[in-house]
Amino acid sequence: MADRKTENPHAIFIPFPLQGHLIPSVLLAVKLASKGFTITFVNTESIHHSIIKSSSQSAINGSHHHDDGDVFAEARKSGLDIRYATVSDGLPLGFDRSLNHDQYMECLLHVFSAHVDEFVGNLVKGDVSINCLIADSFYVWPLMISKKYNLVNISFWTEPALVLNLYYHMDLLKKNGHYDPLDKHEDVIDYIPGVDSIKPRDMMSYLQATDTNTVSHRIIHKALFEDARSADFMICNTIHELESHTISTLNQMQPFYAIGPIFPNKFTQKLVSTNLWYELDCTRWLNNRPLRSVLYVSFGSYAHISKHDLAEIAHGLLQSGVSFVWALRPDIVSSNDTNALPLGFEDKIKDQGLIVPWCDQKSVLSHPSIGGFVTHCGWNSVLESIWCGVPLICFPLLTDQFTNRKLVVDDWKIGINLCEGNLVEKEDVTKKVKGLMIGEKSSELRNEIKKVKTTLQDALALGGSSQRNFDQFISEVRIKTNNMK
Ligand SMILES: O=c1ccn([C@@H]2O[C@H](COP(=O)(O)OP(=O)(O)O[C@H]3O[C@H](CO)[C@@H](O)[C@H](O)[C@H]3O)[C@@H](O)[C@H]2O)c(=O)[nH]1
Repeated sequence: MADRKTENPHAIFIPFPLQGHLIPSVLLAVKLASKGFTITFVNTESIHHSIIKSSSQSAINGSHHHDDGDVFAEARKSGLDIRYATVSDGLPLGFDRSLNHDQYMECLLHVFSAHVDEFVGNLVKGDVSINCLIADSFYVWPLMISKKYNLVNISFWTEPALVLNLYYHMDLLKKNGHYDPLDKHEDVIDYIPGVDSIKPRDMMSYLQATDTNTVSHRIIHKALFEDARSADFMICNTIHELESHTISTLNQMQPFYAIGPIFPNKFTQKLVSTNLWYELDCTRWLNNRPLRSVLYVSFGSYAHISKHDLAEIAHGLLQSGVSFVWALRPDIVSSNDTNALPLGFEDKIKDQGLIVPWCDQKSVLSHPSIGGFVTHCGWNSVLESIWCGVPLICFPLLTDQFTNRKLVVDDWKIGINLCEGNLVEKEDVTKKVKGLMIGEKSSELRNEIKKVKTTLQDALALGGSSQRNFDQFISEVRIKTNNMK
């Protein structure tokens, strides 16, 4: 009889080297390993370095730490077969990837594939059990690499299905004058299969841009319009019931599995370090605040905002008198200007607000004192806020965040806009914050979010859609890898 181990798929898992992609990737890797997959998880050296740096800082302050630099060591001790490796993204470790974003992306577009190719080549030479590649859908090389090394090609999509579906139809959008022409049409888009209708301003920033000759556009075209659709399987961090029409359409193109929300459970919570910044504990500060009295503010890990907007938001918060915790990355404006808050702001807020560079967002959102979330609408933040029943105030900045805002505010009615036009003004901020935290709107939104939260819980429960899709995905992969022998 064959060794059971050899029947289990062995996947090389390569997440996109950004925080918002890394977190769900690690959780998915753990989820797959707990179903018997062997996973070789691969971080770029740069990401690895940031994780080790931030977790050793936490260790100095009492939290746990990985002495050997293997972020999956704890997970392995618990019995999961997750191996860990690093690969160069092509740039020196000290290179400022936040400041030189486009150069970084150029490197991911043109150079990284050569490093991945060499790395995967060496790995499969030494281990014949490797039979799958799981790569983020934003990569331009999975088709090439999976063909070359005869691996099942699994694409991981970390945004809503709606967003993927719009990228898949860039040709139709172009034909209808909604993408790329100089004078773009403003009329509603109602011709995309699987999308009832969407306004041009609710599409992803890349599809709204007038300059389409940028590195981000080239990545998106190659990765999403060309490469991802030929993956053997597409797995997505969404929930069937929230996007059933879009998902059914996508399923006609390729096997598509909605398995979200991908969240840690009690067991996996602190098993693997994923923080790229040093995390500060807000619990003590929050413990002293009344129920639902505190607003949480964060714009995620990737987007930048202008100094003007930052100042308007800061003054708007101050004027509202509402308590807040603000997770404010040092590079939020630019890593060249790490003290971007208005002069004296931190003195003025006294104990009204707590500003930290990074926090444990899930534990902050689930604290009873939190009553609202000012967010850039990153998809992970949206899912986490729903899970914790916290209504949102939306301030999308780029990429899928505009489309996610539409889902949150217009479709699901679980949030409001921070500003109606493009300009953010402090009076607006004050009004919206007060409206959400103390106004009538609050209980309406809270009731709606409860319903969406139930949808998420049901999907993850035994027999729920995400559970079933995950199990089906696993059995399809098993069939495919066993047939390859
Ligand atoms: O202080 C903080 C701030 C954030 N987080 C976590 O970091 C993640 C942030 O993810 P997300 O809300 O999706 O925002 P981004 O980091 O901006 O994510 C990028 O990736 C997402 C998934 O592809 C996209 O939806 C976003 O638009 C894109 O900017 C979440 O899990 C948060 O819990 C923390 O733990 N502490």
